Amino acid sequence: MSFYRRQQRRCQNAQGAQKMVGGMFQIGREMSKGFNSSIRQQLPRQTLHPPWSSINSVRTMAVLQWCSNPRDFSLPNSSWGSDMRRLYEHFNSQCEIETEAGEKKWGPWRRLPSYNRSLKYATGGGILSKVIQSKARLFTRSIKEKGAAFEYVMFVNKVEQKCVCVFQAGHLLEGPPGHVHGGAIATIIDTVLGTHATYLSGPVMTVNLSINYRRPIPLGSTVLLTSSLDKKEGRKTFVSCQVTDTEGSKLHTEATGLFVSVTVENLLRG
Ligand SMILES: CCCCCCCCCCCCCC(=O)SCCNC(=O)CCNC(=O)[C@H](O)C(C)(C)COP(=O)(O)OP(=O)(O)OC[C@H]1O[C@@H](n2cnc3c(N)ncnc32)[C@H](O)[C@@H]1OP(=O)(O)O
Repeated sequence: MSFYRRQQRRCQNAQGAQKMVGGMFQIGREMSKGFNSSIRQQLPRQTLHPPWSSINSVRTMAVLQWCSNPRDFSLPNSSWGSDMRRLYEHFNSQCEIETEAGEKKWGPWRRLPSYNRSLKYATGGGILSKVIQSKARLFTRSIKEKGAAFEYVMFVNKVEQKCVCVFQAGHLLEGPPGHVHGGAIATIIDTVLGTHATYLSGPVMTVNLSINYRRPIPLGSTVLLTSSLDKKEGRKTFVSCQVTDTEGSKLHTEATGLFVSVTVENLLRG
């Protein structure tokens, strides 16, 4: 079995995840290094070596889990409509490609897994116990009913320095009758730009988000968010995003975001 195939198997192996205990968090790779060193003594050894860690040559979200059965929210579920599935397949099929010799290898895109818990930081005290007891949930993944709110999957392209998100807006995101709330659109934009900036630069926080709403997004529809790197200047990562229909022809929203790199200490102390 090829190295690639072994890693893919590991990644898909739910049994590996089931051995882990407790909750989960997902953070940028550099951030996880800092955090890992600070809590290395406190965590069971296996939690520092999740099945995903070995495929993190992908400069992407490191996933450190101690959940008994974590749900990856970015995988297809029964609520996904045909547009959502079609675009998922389109990008997912470019995550692995077959060479002329019939070997599988990584393609230009990577799907980013997505979980509903991120670290609950607090000043001082034992971080680990606070993390495990925390009721914090990632905002966009906090509604359990499938298809009710934010259904989305993100893919990153390292060479093109792009990130795309296929987003299906559920009925709980209503703003104007029959259309998606502007705050919900801002939320998904911040999520995509923030994730992309983290992928490019490590841990960051949003310091500026500027949004132009051009056309309303019908509730229940699927749209495509495309995020591009504009420039990096010291601690600042400038990214921009367009929200279009699934064909990429109708522009719904456009936005720019400025993200500033922060240290783990920044995040811990607030
Ligand atoms: C994103 C994480 C993803 C994790 C995975 C989960 C997926 C979910 C993803 C969800 C993602 C959700 C993500 C979220 O929602 S993050 C939540 C919303 N954001 C915040 O709460 C951030 C609040 N702000 C701060 O805490 C501080 O400002 C930080 C710590 C970020 C920087 O304070 P610090 O004291 O350290 O640095 P500095 O003040 O010297 O600034 C540094 C440089 O930046 C320039 N500057 C600063 N502000 C602005 C501005 N408004 N316009 C233009 N420029 C600005 C500034 O002039 C300077 O430039 P220069 O003078 O050096 O040239």
